[in-house]
Amino acid sequence: MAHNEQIIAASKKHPIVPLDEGKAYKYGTAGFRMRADFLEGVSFRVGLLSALRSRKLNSQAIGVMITASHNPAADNGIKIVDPMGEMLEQEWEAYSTKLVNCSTDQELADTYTALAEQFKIDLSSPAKVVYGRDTRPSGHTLVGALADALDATGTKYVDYKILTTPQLHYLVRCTNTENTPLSYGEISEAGYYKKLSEAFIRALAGSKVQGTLTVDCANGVGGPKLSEFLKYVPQDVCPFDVKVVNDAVHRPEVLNLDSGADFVKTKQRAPPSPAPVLDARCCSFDGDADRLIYYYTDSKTGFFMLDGDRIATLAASFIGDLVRAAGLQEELRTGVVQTAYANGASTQYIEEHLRLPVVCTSTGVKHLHHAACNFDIGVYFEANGHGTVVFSPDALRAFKEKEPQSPAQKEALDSLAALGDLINQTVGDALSDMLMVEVILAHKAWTLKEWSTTYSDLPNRLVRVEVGNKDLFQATDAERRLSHPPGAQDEIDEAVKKYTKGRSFARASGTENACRVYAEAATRVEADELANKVAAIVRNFGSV
Ligand SMILES: CC(=O)N[C@H]1[C@@H](OP(=O)(O)O)O[C@H](CO)[C@@H](O)[C@@H]1O
Ligand SMILES: [Mg+2]
Repeated sequence: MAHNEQIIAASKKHPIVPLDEGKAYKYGTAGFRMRADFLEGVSFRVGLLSALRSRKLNSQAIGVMITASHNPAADNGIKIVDPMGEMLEQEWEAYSTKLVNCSTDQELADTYTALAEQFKIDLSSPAKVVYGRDTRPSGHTLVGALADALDATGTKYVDYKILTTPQLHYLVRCTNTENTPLSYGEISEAGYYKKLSEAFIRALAGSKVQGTLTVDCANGVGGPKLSEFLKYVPQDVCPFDVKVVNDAVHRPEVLNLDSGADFVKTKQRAPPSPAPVLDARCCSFDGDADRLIYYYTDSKTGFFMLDGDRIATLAASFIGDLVRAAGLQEELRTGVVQTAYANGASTQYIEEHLRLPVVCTSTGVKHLHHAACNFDIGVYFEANGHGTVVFSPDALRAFKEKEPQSPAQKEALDSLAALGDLINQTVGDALSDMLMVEVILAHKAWTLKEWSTTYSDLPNRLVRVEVGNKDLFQATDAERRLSHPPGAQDEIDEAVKKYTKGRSFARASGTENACRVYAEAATRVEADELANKVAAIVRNFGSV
C-alpha cells in the first residue's frame, strides 16, 4: 500500500477535532499546546511532518517531545526537535501548521504528498524519529497516535518513554552525531547522567558544594530524573546533599500546582509546601525541567529570587574570568543574550561591570539561542529561567588544545572544558543549569545571599492586558517598540519620559490571547504607575 492509503487509514483512528469557527491550530512558541483532548489528531499529523523532515534532512533523526511544561495537568503539547537538538526551523513550523489544519483525511494525504513533491523528498528513503513525553497521563494516547503516523509512513522510531524535555534534545543530538568527531554522548538516558555527573566532578575540581540544596520539581518529570541522576554522583568523591521535594509524579493532578519555576517567578514567592526554611538554598524546576529559578528566604528581608537574569550574570562573570585566566580573551568572543524583559540593572551590570557585549532579541528561546551562536561563548537566559551557555566548535577546541603556560592557565582550560560538557548545548536544561550554578557557587564559596548582592534589580512590573485583537499590536526593534497601531508608541514614549530610569514596552504575547506590558523605574511606586499608564494606552488602542 502506498503511504497515501496507509495515512488515510491510520488517520481515521486519530481524527482531528475541529476548532470553533475562525480558529485554527498553530505551531506557536512552544509547539502545539492546549487541552490534551484536542491533541490526538495533532500528534498523528506531527508524526507525518517529522517523517517528512527526517527524509528532507538525509534521514537524520528528528525528535518529538510531548509536554505542556508548566501548564495545568489537563493540557498537553507537542514540539518538534531538529537534528542537532535545536528547535524546529521556523519555516517548517508553517508546514506543520498547514498539515495539522487539513480538514479531511484526503486533504491531509494530499498535503503530505504535495510537501514531499515541493521538497523533492524521496518517500522510499529511510526516516527516523525519536520521542519522549513528560508525566501527564494524556501522553500515552498522544504517543500512540504519533507511532501510528510513523508506521504509516515507514519511519523507524525509538520511544524513550518518560523524559525531561532537555533529555530528549540531548538524545536527538547524540543519535545524529554517533561515531563522528562531534559525538555528543552515549545515546541513552544513562549516558546523559554519566556525561553530566562526570563533568560536574571535573568542573568542581575539588571545590566542595556547601550545605543542602532543596529542589522543588513541580511534581513533574524532573523529580524522578533528578533522583536518578543523583545515583551517578559518588558521595565519597563529591558530597552533594540534595533534598528533592514536590516530586509526586504518581499524582498527576498536582503537576505544577503551587510549585515549580513558573509559580515562583510569576507569584514571586516560594512554594507554600514544603514550608520555606530560613536561609536554605532552594531552586525550582518547571514541569518538564527546562527552566530553573533559585531563591531563599531571609529572616529580615523575606523572599529573594535569583531568576534567569541572575543565572546569566553569574555564568557570564565566572566564564568571563576563566576565559581571561586561560588567555583566550583575544581569541574567543564572549557575549550575553537577553530579551527586553531582562531587568535593566542586569544589562547594565553585564555591560559596565563584566564588560561583555549584550544582544537583545525577541521573546522565545529559539531567538536567543540563535543569537548566542554568533558568539564563541554565548550566555543566554530568559528572565523566566530558561537558557543555557553555548560554545562554538572553535571554543571547545581551544579549551582542549591550547598549550597552558602555567598551572593556573591549565586549571582554567580544564574548567572551561568541563563546563562545555556540563552545560547542555542543545537547549535550556534545569538539571544541567543547576549543576553549573552549584559549581560556580562552590568555586566562589558564595551563598545565595552573596550572589544576590552583585547588583540591585530595578523595581519592575509585568501586566497582562486583554484586548479585542492582539494582532493589532506589532512590535519592532527586538520587541522594544510598537510599529502598530500607529500612534501607540508615541504615547508610550511620552509616559516613559516622566520617570527616572523608566523603561516600558508592550507587545502581543506569542502564547496567550493578550498583550503584555513591562515597566521598570527607579522606585516601586513609579514602576507600578508606569506599568498602569502603558497598560491603559494598550487597552485604549486595543479597543478600537
Ligand atoms: C514574558 C514572558 O515570560 N514570556 C514567555 C511566554 O511568551 P509570550 O510570547 O510572552 O507569551 O512564553 C514563552 C514560551 O514558554 C517564553 O519563552 C516567554 O519568556
Ligand atoms: Mg518548560
